[in-house]
Amino acid sequence: MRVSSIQLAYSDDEPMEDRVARAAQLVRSQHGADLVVLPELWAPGGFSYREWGHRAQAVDGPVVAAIAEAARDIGAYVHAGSIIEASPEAATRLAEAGGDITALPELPDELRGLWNTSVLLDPAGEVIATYRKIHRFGFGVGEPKVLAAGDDVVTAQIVVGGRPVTLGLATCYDLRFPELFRALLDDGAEVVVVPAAWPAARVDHWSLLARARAIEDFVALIAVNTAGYHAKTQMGGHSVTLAADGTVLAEAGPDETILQAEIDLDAIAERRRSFPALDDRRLGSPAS
Ligand SMILES: NC(=O)CCC(=O)C(=O)O
Repeated sequence: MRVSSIQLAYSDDEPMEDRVARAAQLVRSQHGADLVVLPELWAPGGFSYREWGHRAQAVDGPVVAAIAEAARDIGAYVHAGSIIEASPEAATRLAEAGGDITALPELPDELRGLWNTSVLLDPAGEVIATYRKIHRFGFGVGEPKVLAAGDDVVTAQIVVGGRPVTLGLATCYDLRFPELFRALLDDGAEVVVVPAAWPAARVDHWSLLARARAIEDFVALIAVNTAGYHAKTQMGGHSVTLAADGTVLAEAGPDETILQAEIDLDAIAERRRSFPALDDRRLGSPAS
């Protein structure tokens, strides 16, 4: 499976519409890839909490539409990274608050109607899966303050060269929660896709945790981070594509980069056969 990871760099100076057009062109430049992946919240800004209310939209809104058109143009699956998803009710509340997400009334999670939602598109540009980030980053501010947490573990099937492949979906901070990756494994995931907006200050955690998740769950892992500086935060880059034994197939530096890697899908099952540590699970395994 030929994978292109778009490690996008952006700053506060770039209007969102320009960034969307630029990202769509970068997707188009990856003709020949089976799967193209963008980072977390690249359009609204990963740490631009105060702008999220102005930039929130529905899954069928303009950001996903622009990337869907690019997916269709190159006939590839595209993981569009994530957006701030707003329900119609939340969109109305935001309009009444002049787009200021911090001015919204405090609502219980189940009524908020705002999520950090990643979107997987097929080669016809149709949405085939969405995943609402389960673990919100911010310790009481940022995501947990303004967004609802997702509830569902999400896998999705794609077909590459006639072979079905099960993708598991996770987002950024989720990397710190190994139980999610075990749940994805138990739901059949062979490859896990992790878009992120992970700062440079903790990029060593990013690299280590990505590798640990691949090794412990015997999954290939596509971890796509953001680069650049926005909202007073230097982003970490260092996107990485890993084989199921933890071998680094491709790794970026800190700047905007498009990583291309080939994942050997048969090697995933072979790894599980030749080093069957998963058979020795005692706690929480589907067989126990
Ligand atoms: N956007 C995020 O989820 C950031 C996560 C992070 O910075 C960390 O886990 O450290």
